[in-house]
Amino acid sequence: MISLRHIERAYRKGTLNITALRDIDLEIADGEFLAIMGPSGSGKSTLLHLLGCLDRPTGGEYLLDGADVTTLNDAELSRIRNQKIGFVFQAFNLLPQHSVEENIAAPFLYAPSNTFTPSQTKQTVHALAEGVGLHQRLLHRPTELSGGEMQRVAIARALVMRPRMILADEPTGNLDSRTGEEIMALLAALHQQGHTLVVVTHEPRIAAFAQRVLHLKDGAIERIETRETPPLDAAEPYPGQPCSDMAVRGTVQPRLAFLASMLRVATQGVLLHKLRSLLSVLGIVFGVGAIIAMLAIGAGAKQELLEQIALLGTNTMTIKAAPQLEAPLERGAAQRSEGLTEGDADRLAQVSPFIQAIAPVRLLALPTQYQQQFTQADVIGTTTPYLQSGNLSLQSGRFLTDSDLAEASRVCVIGDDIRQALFAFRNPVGELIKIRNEWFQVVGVLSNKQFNLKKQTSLQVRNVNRQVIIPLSTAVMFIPPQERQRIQEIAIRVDDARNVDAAARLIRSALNRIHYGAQDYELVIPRELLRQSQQTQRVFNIVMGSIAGISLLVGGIGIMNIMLATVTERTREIGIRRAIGASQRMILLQFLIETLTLTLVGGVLGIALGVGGAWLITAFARWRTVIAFDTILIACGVSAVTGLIFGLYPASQAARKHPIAALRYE
Ligand SMILES: Nc1ncnc2c1ncn2[C@@H]1O[C@H](COP(=O)(O)OP(=O)(O)OP(=O)(O)O)[C@@H](O)[C@H]1O
Repeated sequence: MISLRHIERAYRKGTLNITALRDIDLEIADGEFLAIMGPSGSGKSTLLHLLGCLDRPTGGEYLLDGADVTTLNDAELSRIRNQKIGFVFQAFNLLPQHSVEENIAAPFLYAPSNTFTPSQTKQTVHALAEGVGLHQRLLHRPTELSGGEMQRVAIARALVMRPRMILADEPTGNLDSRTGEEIMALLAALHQQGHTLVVVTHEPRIAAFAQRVLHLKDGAIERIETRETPPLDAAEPYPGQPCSDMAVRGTVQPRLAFLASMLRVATQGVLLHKLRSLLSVLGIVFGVGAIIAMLAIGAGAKQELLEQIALLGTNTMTIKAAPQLEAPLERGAAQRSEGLTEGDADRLAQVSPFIQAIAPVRLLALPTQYQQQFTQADVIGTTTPYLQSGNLSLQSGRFLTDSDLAEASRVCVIGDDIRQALFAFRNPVGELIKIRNEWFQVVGVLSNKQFNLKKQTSLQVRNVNRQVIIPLSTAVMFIPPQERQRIQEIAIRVDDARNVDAAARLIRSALNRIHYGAQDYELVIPRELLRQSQQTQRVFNIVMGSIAGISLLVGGIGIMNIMLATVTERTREIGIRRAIGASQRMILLQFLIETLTLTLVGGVLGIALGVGGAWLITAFARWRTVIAFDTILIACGVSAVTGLIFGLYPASQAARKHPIAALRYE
């Protein structure tokens, strides 16, 4: 079964070359019981580790079931350790955070998926625990067991995958002589049931059980003693059967059970060190919190703006009279330009085929009065098309007509707030109100449009509800003669939202011509405002994003630091897992899962912080915030990516640990 030819194992320490094993030629038959003896430092453990595929020889050939083990990769060697070999160590090497049951079942985590069903696994574990006399202690932790009991658990674990070979390194070394004898009786029973048994020992009493005793000296075979039949009878029945042959090559995919177990280990780790975990994820918490708050504020602002744009209409635009610029060149042009006038509106109506409605607007803030009620109103002098170009609708009565304009009638259409302020529950249509000192008849009431103060300031939208609309021709009575030419705005509605840009280009070039290039007007396009506000938003996002980025970076480094410490702390555990069949990839995965769990915990706390922060911002600063589902997804994604980035290095450090060095780590 096993054939070693000219095996050599040398270690390099600086310039020093230590040869732990030299020219070892050895055949071990199936079902044999071999003891390895020799003085301290003679290479016994090194030979056992080579036999157990925990280490590779630096020279020679190792044939296991005919296959040359020295050519196999890490995954293949791990699979051999998992399936063909069971280890029993002097220091027991149980996983401290797991129960007896979980310790015995641990090798299943690293086995190919089709080896056993969960119920078979449970059955096997329970039968083995009973076989070694520990069925009452299945839920206990290793720390709650005696040395002898721990070694029994280790033996049950070594047998769980039904390996053909059991390798024991001074299995009774840490036990008193009576317990040691019980353990040896257990091992002898295994041998009698057909297992190949190789035991490293100092004690001739233990070696006496073996069929052959290999004596090592200075790394070489000194002699091999062959014995008669072993003197001790098997004491206890062993429930399992030696496993059948398996293919040596091929890798094992991590199974669901493995992932679930690793997740449990990770969660246990987080819960065990609550404060440490919390402190290490603080950076992630603040980073994710900042991202959530940033996205919530951005989404809130955008939603608010979109609502305003919907109020204004996506196919409307406004030309506003702008204060004249002071640059000398501009001033020349400005002197020739008449500013924004009624004539501009007439000319623009002709130049752009896309314009559906166009209305000049004169703005006046005047007091209005109905009987004993007074209120300040935005009085607007305009023309009939304003109903369309101002995106308005009526709740009662009618809008201004062409004859109102032609006759400069004293009629008005009022907004809903004005209606409430002056008329409360009465019907205003037909009633007379006083604007400054002139009487006007109310002919219509505009539909209410939801406005709040903040919306007005961000887009400078006038509150429709506070308007009193009168004919443009009538409005001149409130204006001194020298200013009657000028108007403040032209409200335009384009036939289709898709034509807004084309119309804007035509309007600009026409106005530039009419105004001799003077920039005494401003074209306000609601759709463009969205673009502009997104630019402002971008600056805000850069600031918040930088805060989030720095927090995540610091948080990530914090987590990496903790994970590096954890890896060092758990070096021994890594060695144990490697011995029972974990490949490098699986160790890598385990520590990545642990880091991910930690960062996701940070992510969840960060989400809570972000949501709470957004709520506070809305409550105190009155900014609208919106937390969308994708915001939460982004936050989870960010914390997971941070975990992956910063967890990869500690995890690869863990995976790179040499199994022997890890097992020997104190
Ligand atoms: N990682 C290593 N680096 C350098 N030298 C090593 C290493 N591991 C083992 N050695 C050396 O190899 C030799 C054999 O060591 P090994 O542990 O196999 O001896 P042993 O017979 O099992 O001893 P003991 O009975 O004390 O456990 C020793 O001289 C030891 O110092």
